[in-house]
Amino acid sequence: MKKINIAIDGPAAAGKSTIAKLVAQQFNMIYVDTGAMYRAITLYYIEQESEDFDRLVKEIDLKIVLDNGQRVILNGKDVSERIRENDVTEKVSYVASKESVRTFLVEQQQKLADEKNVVMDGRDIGTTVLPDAELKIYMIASVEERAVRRLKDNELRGIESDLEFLKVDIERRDQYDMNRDISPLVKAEDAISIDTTGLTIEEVTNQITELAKDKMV
Ligand SMILES: Nc1ncnc2c1ncn2[C@@H]1O[C@H](COP(=O)(O)OP(=O)(O)OP(=O)(O)O)[C@@H](O)[C@H]1O
Ligand SMILES: Nc1ccn([C@@H]2O[C@H](COP(=O)(O)O)[C@@H](O)[C@H]2O)c(=O)n1
Repeated sequence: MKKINIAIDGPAAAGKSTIAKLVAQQFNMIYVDTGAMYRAITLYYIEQESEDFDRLVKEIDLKIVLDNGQRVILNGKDVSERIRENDVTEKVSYVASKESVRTFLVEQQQKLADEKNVVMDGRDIGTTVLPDAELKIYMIASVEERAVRRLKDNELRGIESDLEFLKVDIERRDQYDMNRDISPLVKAEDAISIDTTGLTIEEVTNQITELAKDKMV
């Protein structure tokens, strides 16, 4: 089978990471959640209380440990759980709009995908990070369904949340991500749209698996 890269983009809580992980398992590919990388820099920004992003990225040693899932190590410390907390979620889109942050991370993401065999999810994977990816998916779902999914997710992680707040936060983050100057969230021209509203995780995974098989021959 031919090695390929798969790019999965879309708005917050559309199901990108869940599905990307399952597709990667199916084909023994590497799964990379790029949102976690932006979250790690945001955590450092919060800790440092500095707007000097050029300096912040120079001080960061970011390691992505790709085992069963993905661990994020920021300057030697495992922050995989911490970066999911509300203070990071609130500020991440602001930090992700900064040019030095995006330049720093896009370079790392492209290196991870250099040898192919990667399923990478984010906001600019099909447009900027991997414009030559063999398969590009643009995943969406209604904001109501996304908020309910995130609520359940947060409950499992022990993060306090409220459905109305989540809806507002998801919409706020989407607007910010779609309207920033650098690499805004937009469907790549050659991406295939999948609306996951009302679909099960298994149904979405099967759809993408079939599309990927066609690209591997
Ligand atoms: N098709 C689906 N049906 C039901 N629940 C789903 C579906 N896809 C994902 N979920 C659930 O929705 C939640 C959010 O999914 P996930 O974290 O994968 O979204 P995401 O697009 O990666 O979000 P973000 O970009 O904000 O990190 C998870 O709890 C996941 O189990
Ligand atoms: N390729 C990407 C990935 C993420 N972002 C920004 O990070 C935020 C958090 O991402 P999650 O997937 O963990 O929700 C997201 O809202 C974007 O602001 C990005 O810009 N590019």
